[in-house]
Amino acid sequence: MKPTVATFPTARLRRTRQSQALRNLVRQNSLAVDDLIWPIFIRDGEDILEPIASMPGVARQSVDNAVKSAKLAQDLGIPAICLFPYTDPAVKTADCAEAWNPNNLTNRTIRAIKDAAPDVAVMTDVALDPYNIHGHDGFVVDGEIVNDATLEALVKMTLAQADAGADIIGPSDMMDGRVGAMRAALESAGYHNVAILSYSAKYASGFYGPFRDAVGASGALKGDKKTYQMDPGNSDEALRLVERDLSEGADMVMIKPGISYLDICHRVKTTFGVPTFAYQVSGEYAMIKAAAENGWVNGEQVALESLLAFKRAGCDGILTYFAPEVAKILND
Ligand SMILES: NCc1[nH]cc(CCC(=O)O)c1CC(=O)O
Repeated sequence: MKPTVATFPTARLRRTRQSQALRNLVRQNSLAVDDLIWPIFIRDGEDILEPIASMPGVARQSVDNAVKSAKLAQDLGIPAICLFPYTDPAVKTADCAEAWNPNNLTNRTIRAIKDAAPDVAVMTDVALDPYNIHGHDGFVVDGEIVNDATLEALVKMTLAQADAGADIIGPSDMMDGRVGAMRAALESAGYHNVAILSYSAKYASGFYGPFRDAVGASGALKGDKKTYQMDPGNSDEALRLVERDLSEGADMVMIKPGISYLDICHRVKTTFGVPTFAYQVSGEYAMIKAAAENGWVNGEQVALESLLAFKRAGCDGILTYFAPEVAKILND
């Protein structure tokens, strides 16, 4: 589209900016509570809220507190909550068996949340890193992160989460073929309505640092994730990954991280027109919080502006640690 602009002074583009009423009237994009998915960190124990130093305002929560968060999400109108487990180093193994234990922390939390706050959709993370002694998202065999053997584990993990009542499965591991394997397993187990929101274009990013502290993966991880997560220099590959995941049965797709990858969000939405999400990751959250705490930016304004940017880029929603804070502002 080529905008028609008359010459000055026939056209004065400031006319539609002159009052709040006109600005509201011509605004193209807006952020709503409906757009938010709230990622939370869970851990074992009772009555625990353990602050995460690199993510001010975010804490690891025991199941009872996660349930309270889900009720808060329900009250605020946040449509979905996404669970990330902090796993005790003692349960991490090379075979990652805890990942598909029907009574692991994630699965117990899903049940508790579905029981207490049924209107909130529960999204999960499917990747082996919280359970892997090597800290990687896939099995490590002779130093290689192996693809096909990992798929079998991801399928078991998916089915255990679906059994527990998960509404949205979020494969975040970037193995090839996982969406197809998971979709086929869900269909044959009768879980026709369990949705997959695939982390389709997930980059090997420095912005995940605080998250890895939050889930206790930093210590275990040796090396980097560059053989499975994407090279930040690539964009066409993101479209191939999205197309592949859609053809394998993903219902929704995600780009991650967020702000540094808005071009990818825009290309994905304009190319495929499917439900598209971005993950405003831990490092993005930490940077905004840190600057706000120093008085260098207005934290509230910058949080809202950064989230609106995702909408403008074409995203339908955003995973963000700001979710409850921003929902309160939007509901005011
Ligand atoms: N499967 C791992 C996973 N799932 C979500 C995040 C990052 C989220 C964030 O930084 O907020 C990561 C980190 C990683 O790939 O190392």
